[in-house]
Amino acid sequence: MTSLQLGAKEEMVEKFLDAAARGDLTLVSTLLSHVPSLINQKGDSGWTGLMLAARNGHFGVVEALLSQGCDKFLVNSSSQTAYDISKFWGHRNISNLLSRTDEGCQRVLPGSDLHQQENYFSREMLDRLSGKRADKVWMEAKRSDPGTVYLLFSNLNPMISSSKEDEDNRVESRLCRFRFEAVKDLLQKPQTLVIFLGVEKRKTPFSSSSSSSSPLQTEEVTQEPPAWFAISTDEDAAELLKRCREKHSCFPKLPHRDLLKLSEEEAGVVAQARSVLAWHSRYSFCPTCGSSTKMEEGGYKRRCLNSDCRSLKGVHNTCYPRVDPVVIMLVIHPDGNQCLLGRKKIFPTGLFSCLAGFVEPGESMEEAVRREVEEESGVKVGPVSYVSCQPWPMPSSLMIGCLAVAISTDIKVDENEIEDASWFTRQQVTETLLKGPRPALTIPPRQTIAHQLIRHWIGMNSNL
Ligand SMILES: NC(=O)C1=CN([C@@H]2O[C@H](COP(=O)(O)OP(=O)(O)OC[C@H]3O[C@@H](n4cnc5c(N)ncnc54)[C@H](O)[C@@H]3O)[C@@H](O)[C@H]2O)C=CC1
Ligand SMILES: [Mg+2]
Ligand SMILES: [Mg+2]
Ligand SMILES: [Mg+2]
Ligand SMILES: [Zn+2]
Repeated sequence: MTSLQLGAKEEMVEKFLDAAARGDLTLVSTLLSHVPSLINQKGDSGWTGLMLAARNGHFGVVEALLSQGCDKFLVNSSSQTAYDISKFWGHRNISNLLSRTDEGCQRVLPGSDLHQQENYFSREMLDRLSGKRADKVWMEAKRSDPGTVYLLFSNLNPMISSSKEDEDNRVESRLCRFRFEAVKDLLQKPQTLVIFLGVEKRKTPFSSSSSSSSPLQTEEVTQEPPAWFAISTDEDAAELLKRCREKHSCFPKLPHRDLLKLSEEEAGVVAQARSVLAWHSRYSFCPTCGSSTKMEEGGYKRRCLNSDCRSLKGVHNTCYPRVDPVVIMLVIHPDGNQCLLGRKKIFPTGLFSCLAGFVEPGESMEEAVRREVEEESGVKVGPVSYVSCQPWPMPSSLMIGCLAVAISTDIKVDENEIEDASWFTRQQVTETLLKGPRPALTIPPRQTIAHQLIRHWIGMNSNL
């Protein structure tokens, strides 16, 4: 390159950086369309166009540079990224934007996938606001707020209403939602349990995929989003149903089946409420001394009423809702082309699922996978890798979903735990997933993590 060409290039870089620093979006875009490599160029100061735009609060330029693939992880001579700079200079809308993109997470945690498998029961439509649980004044105000949403539970099941959804007669259920006035009497009864679930998550302009250069709308931030509570009462279920104006309302009889008909959002709320309510129903007495306990902190704590109890000194997990970790695994044959599925006696004919088992104290997830598979099927397992997890509110498990590779293949079933286990080929499983005419087996429905693990394995090598 001649010194003349070098000078022209430097001049171009300086022109580009100056435009970015001034927020001249038109010039930035024009220069980039002619010389795309300008996008990550540093000037004499060691700053890129993105850093300069972030320094001076030019949201539109930052947005345009990001959309054109600019590297936001470059650092200046003080090791600051554009994000650090925007944060330091108080441009919150820009720092929010810079901390957000998916590709950023890939960079921080290689191999991570922000669009990770989201399982049924795991969607969080509420912000749990755990910091507010001990705030009695705030909680009291929320309880009587006319915008607050109440869900009614009887025997751990929520009141739902059902409608026929499509030609296949697939039923979709919705949670029955009540306002304060409709449940005021229940709230006053001493036997009623009231659990604070959270407040509705607010959608900020930056949480949507359509990016906007406008700052947060003031009316959106001033109005508090509705709070949600779950009420559990031992009143007669038929009497409770009379409160609902919707036609086909009921309390599900078979939660394993009926709670799978909710929307993803509502299923997430039910997972939270049902597990907490189940904990209260099982822990009325103190596990440490056997005395009575009382509920606190919006339903997230039980305090022993015996003032001498050890559980009142320090922090004790017996006072908080319990979660049981369970490993659930799809074991892959060493040939890579078959998977191990088993069935319990209680399963409908032909149904096979992933093996699963409770994690024991002092056991890692990987060891629990190896132990449970060997106990139940006699198959030895080598490498284990985590895929995704699922809260399973029957009553309070966390299903930790894994893929594992077998290092032995002979099956010897433990008949106390499962009735049968077998290797199924990729083709057999694919036919089942594609609802072929004569599938060799059936698998659990899509709402279960077992189904998702099977689909994940098949999808790893195909476009299913
Ligand atoms: N969402 C899904 O796709 C699936 C969920 N599951 C759930 O996983 C859970 C565990 O699977 P299993 O094969 O039954 O486990 P498992 O293979 O460990 O056997 C269950 C036995 O373990 C003992 N046990 C140990 N810790 C326990 C605890 N904390 N609570 C209750 N029992 C305990 C009991 O004797 C029980 O009968 C089940 O509750 C089931 O609901 C199971 C398969 C699929
Ligand atoms: Mg087992
Ligand atoms: Mg098991
Ligand atoms: Mg077990
Ligand atoms: Zn106690």
